[in-house]
Amino acid sequence: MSGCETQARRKPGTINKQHVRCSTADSGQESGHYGEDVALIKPAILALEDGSVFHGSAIGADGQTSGEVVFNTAMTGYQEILTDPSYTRQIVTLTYPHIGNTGINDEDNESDHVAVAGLVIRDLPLMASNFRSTRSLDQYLRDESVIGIADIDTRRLTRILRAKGSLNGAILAGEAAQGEGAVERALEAARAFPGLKGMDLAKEVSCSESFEWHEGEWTLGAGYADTRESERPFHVVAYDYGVKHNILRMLASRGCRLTVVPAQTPAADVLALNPDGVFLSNGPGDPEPCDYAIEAISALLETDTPVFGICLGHQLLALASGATTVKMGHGHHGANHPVQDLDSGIVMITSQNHGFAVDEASLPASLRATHKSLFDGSLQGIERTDRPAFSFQGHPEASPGPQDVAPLFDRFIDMMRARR
Ligand SMILES: NC(=O)CC[C@H](N)C(=O)O
Repeated sequence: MSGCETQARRKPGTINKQHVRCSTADSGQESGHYGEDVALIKPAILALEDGSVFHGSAIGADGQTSGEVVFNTAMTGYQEILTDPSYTRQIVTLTYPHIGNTGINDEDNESDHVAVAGLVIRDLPLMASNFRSTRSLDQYLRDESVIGIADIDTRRLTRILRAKGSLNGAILAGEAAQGEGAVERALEAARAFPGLKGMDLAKEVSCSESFEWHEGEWTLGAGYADTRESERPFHVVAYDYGVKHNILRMLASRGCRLTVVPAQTPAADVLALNPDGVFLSNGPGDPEPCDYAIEAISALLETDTPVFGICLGHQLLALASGATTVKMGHGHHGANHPVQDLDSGIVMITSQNHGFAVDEASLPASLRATHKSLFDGSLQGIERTDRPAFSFQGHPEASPGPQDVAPLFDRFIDMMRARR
């Protein structure tokens, strides 16, 4: 072997040497140097409610966290995943083995803070490199007080979650993972997490006051567009159930002036703003207990206001129309999920992040299935037959992920134009 490679050489309790190994095939000798970010590697434990236990190294903050453990198969976009509010109370396992290679930048966040309850990865590369990077993933997790675990067999973990469905779990990191009884404490914390079923989190993560949104999409060199000077013919009121910023940016770039309102805003207050359309955002938790949202959406659907929902917003549109939702096994979390448009037959590669789904068998006459997952046949899109309202289960804003479904934003714009 020749050349250089960055290697993590870590064992809990040893010094974390940022070791750039350069060796030649013949000598087998290594010369290395240690980076500045030398820190003591601390142990961490991940426990699942089924009794599975993983021992690894702590990354990010020390302490204890619990939540529903899910796996995401996207190969890129860890920063967008970490800051996606839909992951609130979830411990996210990334199946791609190297996470952190490109560091953290100031531009790719999907909300103001890390939303995940914890992070599980195979390997934290000790050297981050990207022209936009301003800090390392480890530093970012510490700055945001997020607990994580690295150096575990994420393939084994993923196989457990795939077979049994998402499981409640807990991570103990640093001192918490040391000493007598640490494994028992981790198992206890995993089993104490009540599970996401029945948990209304949208109102918890939503903004507390309404605000205007002007930021448009990002381009290389120019950064984010300021849409204030451009023509914005449509006023959209966006319900914030935990909205991802790129959804707002894509609407802004398509000529929408956006008023973002708290999750519990009554329909009458929204209608008083005279919107051309109402957007229902993604968000965390179970859609079923969000009665305030279901009630408001039902009232909006009594008018002819165009409505577009994404993910949690899709589930809430379905519930407000009389359908029901179910908890999935391991859900869909990734960036390469094939979804078929049932009208055109076209298959799109989509970004996904959901653990609940609309039960297709429950669709009333006023709802029509428009899209389905080619992974498991589950419902991916619906539209009202009697109103200008439609929704999508996956993520057309593709953050991260492929942009095949972006035309759904244009469909919403067309609906608002048609209503004029
Ligand atoms: N991304 C989302 O909006 C997720 C919706 C919902 N919390 C689910 O897990 O199904």
